[in-house]
Amino acid sequence: MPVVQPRGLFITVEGGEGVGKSTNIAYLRDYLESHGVDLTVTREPGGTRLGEQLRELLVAQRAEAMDPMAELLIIFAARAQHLSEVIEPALAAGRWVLCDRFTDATYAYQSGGRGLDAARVRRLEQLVQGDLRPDFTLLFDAPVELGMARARERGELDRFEREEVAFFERVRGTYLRLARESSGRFRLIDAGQPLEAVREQLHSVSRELLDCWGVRH
Ligand SMILES: Nc1ncnc2c1ncn2[C@@H]1O[C@H](COP(=O)(O)OP(=O)(O)O)[C@@H](O)[C@H]1O
Ligand SMILES: Cc1cn([C@H]2C[C@H](O)[C@@H](COP(=O)(O)OP(=O)(O)O)O2)c(=O)[nH]c1=O
Repeated sequence: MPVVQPRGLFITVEGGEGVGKSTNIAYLRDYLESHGVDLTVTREPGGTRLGEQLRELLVAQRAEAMDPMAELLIIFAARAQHLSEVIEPALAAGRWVLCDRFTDATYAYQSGGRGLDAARVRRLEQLVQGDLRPDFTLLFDAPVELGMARARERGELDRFEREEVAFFERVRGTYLRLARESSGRFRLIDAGQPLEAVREQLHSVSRELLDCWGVRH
């Protein structure tokens, strides 16, 4: 009998600017790998050569305004390449995928932030992803001003980071609504706490992920 390889877990990490996603993804990676997980860590927009080129187009300052629909289509173009080149093959091979941002970010930024109709995002989600959705989503949540202050300390601000506070309040509100609507998939991390306390929360989520994997195997 052929052995059927169980698909890996698809985990996404979401949140506003400067909430600590990058810092804690590095930590989660070490933790999960030290527990024997075969892990692919990647990000959006990006994760492939084409995707990283599209990311440059998206984050760079430009003289003219980018049309929100053009922005949306570039994000999904990068996502299509990322899915076929990286995410799908890894999951099919039984690897876990830990992705810094995915389609919840599109609902939060392009629909919540920019005001595009969520139905448009949903149509593209269906077209590009079919039935594929993350198994788990870790939402790092912190007050907008706190995240923006941390992002400012990091240095030069990109095209998104230069948006006004009201934009990021809409982004945060949309993320929190998504988390309420899909509470089975989302795990809320209070990212306003000191790093040590954030890590305690990550330990508890990681143990849950490892248990879930144990059941699947
Ligand atoms: N819980 C925390 N407490 C204090 N500073 C933090 C915390 N989490 C992250 N930082 C710092 O805030 C800045 C932004 O974090 P980063 O991981 O780059 O955020 P993101 O990837 O979400 O934009 C970094 O300088 C990081 O060291
Ligand atoms: C994936 C995704 C990202 N973005 C934006 C949010 C971020 O400002 C920007 C770059 O992502 P990222 O590097 O994760 O942001 P951060 O500065 O918090 O580390 O792309 C969208 O607007 N829509 C999307 O679907």
